Amino acid sequence: MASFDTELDTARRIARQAGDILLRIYATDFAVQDKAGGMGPVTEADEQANAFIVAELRKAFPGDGVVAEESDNGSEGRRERCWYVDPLDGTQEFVNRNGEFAIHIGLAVGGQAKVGVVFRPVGDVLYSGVVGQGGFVEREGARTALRVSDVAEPASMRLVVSRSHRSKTTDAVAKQLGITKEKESGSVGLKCGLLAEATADIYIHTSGKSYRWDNCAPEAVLRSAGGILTDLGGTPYAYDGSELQNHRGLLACNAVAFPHVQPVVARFAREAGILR
Ligand SMILES: Nc1ncnc2c1ncn2[C@@H]1O[C@H](COP(=O)(O)O)[C@@H](OP(=O)(O)O)[C@H]1O
Ligand SMILES: [Mg+2]
Repeated sequence: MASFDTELDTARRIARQAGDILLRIYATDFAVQDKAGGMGPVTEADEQANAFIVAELRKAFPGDGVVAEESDNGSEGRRERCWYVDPLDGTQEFVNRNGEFAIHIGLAVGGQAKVGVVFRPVGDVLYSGVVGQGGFVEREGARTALRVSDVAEPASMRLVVSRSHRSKTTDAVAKQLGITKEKESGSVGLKCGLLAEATADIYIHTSGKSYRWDNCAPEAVLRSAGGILTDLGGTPYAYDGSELQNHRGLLACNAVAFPHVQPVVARFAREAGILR
């Protein structure tokens, strides 16, 4: 079995250095712009971290493709190995200055998420994992193995939802499943990190407006911990460059509850027109 130690260590190092770039700008009176196409806010932090991460990945792995939120053209995703980079996931939270933002560096191999690093600079929390080989969370110098929860009963599940992009469909699914425990967090990666360390059990994202850089690293971290990430219909996303947008939303869950909750999620997503 290939080890991916070099890829993981390099991605961890690059994520931490990019975190310094974000924090430097976070401490300033940075400007915020709206991205074209309703794609949300962007700052010089997104752009500077993006340029740094892409340059470092190209230097370290010249044969690999790189797709990144602020600079991609998408065509490199068709290579056997491709890195998916979100230099600042949770830009709205960065703008709101609540600390709930992360750097995502993921590697897809053969179109599947394989290696993932999700780094939260505020609070210094780093999730990393290799699918099939386990994952870790590093927090204030301590390193703990990741393992998703085994909460199987839907009514006992802890739901984590977007802080800035709440959805009525998610609320309706939660009600149907009898979920009463809910937590908000920014960033797809941080929400998947909470699942991977078993402090949440399910995450439902009903917009069709996220992109593969939002979920590649989070999926690798979550799967390394035994969890599952698919579209709302229960089908895994392919990271093969054929499509970058996640038109069918995101469902992340522990493995034991997934078969029970996924059909309910799919039914509500179909009724809301997110799945056809
Ligand atoms: N309803 C929605 N519409 C558009 N983008 C959304 C969205 N919900 C989430 N996203 C995207 O998903 C990412 C995480 O969002 P959230 O923090 O709310 O979970 C953000 O990525 P970026 O911050 O990298 O642009 C955001 O743009
Ligand atoms: Mg993002």
